[in-house]
Amino acid sequence: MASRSRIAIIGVGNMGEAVLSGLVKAGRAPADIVAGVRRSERGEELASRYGVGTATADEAAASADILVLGVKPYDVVALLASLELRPGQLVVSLAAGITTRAMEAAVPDGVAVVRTMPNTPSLIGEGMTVVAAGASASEEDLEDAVALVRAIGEVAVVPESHVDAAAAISGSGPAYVFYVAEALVEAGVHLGLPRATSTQLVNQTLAGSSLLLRETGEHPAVLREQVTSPGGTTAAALRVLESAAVRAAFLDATRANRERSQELGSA
Ligand SMILES: NC(=O)C1=CN([C@@H]2O[C@H](COP(=O)(O)OP(=O)(O)OC[C@H]3O[C@@H](n4cnc5c(N)ncnc54)[C@H](O)[C@@H]3O)[C@@H](O)[C@H]2O)C=CC1
Ligand SMILES: O=C(O)[C@@H]1CCC=N1
Repeated sequence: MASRSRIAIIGVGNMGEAVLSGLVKAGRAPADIVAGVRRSERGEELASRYGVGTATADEAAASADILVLGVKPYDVVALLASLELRPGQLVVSLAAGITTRAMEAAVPDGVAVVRTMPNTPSLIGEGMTVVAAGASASEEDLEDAVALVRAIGEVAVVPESHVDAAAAISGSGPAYVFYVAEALVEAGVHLGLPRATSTQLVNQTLAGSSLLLRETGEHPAVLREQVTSPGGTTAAALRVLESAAVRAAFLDATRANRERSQELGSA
């Protein structure tokens, strides 16, 4: 259904705004986007920042072909049930944990549901979004959802059984990277660097390393080895990270993340 052009984003907080910003930056006409918000001041802020229309959730849903849900997981099903949806509309959820089955049970027949898991670099068009079609979604529905999120970065279509695992890697991934950034800035300060200098070093090192990883296509272990001179300074540091079981901590952390998604989905 390539005729779907009107997009409503209902619930425009951190993630909803990242998607909104990414769509506008990618050239989607602001006139085709409406932000469904609860507070009029938030609507005014979004209208002046992006030039999009704003409305209540009900009005936004009525005016759109594609409804992007940016509300918290525990609000998704109740919100869907409260809206007057019509056949032919496509629901694209951003919510962690909430299954397409649960959403499909809350919408009328003929409304397709696609579940996605984006991340906040979507704000600048560098997002990573996984997409899974519900039983109600046709190939065209999936294509419409993919085209939507393609505007805000890379896309991977996955079976729904993989979405919670993907969320633990790419959905939350930026938080792990920023956590490392925070820790390194602080470490530089502990070594006596001025905070501004330490911040500059960390920001560019993370950006440069990410680009090197993406542009060379090399395995991260190869790139790490290139930095690790035998008997050198990096080896001394990596030995400490291995003793602290940082690698094992990532296994535990991502497992806890996936379990939390499953809890949100069964609440
Ligand atoms: N923050 C992130 O990095 C990511 C978040 N998500 C998902 O995105 C969703 C939103 O998360 P955040 O943006 O972090 O939360 P948030 O709290 O920043 O945003 C939620 C927004 O929904 C609004 N809202 C709630 N009920 C509403 C209603 N009935 N009508 C209109 N607006 C309503 C709230 O006012 C708020 O602005 C969650 O389901 C989360 O699982 C997914 C991937 C990454
Ligand atoms: O923390 C959360 O629940 C959301 C989902 C993925 C990233 N943030």
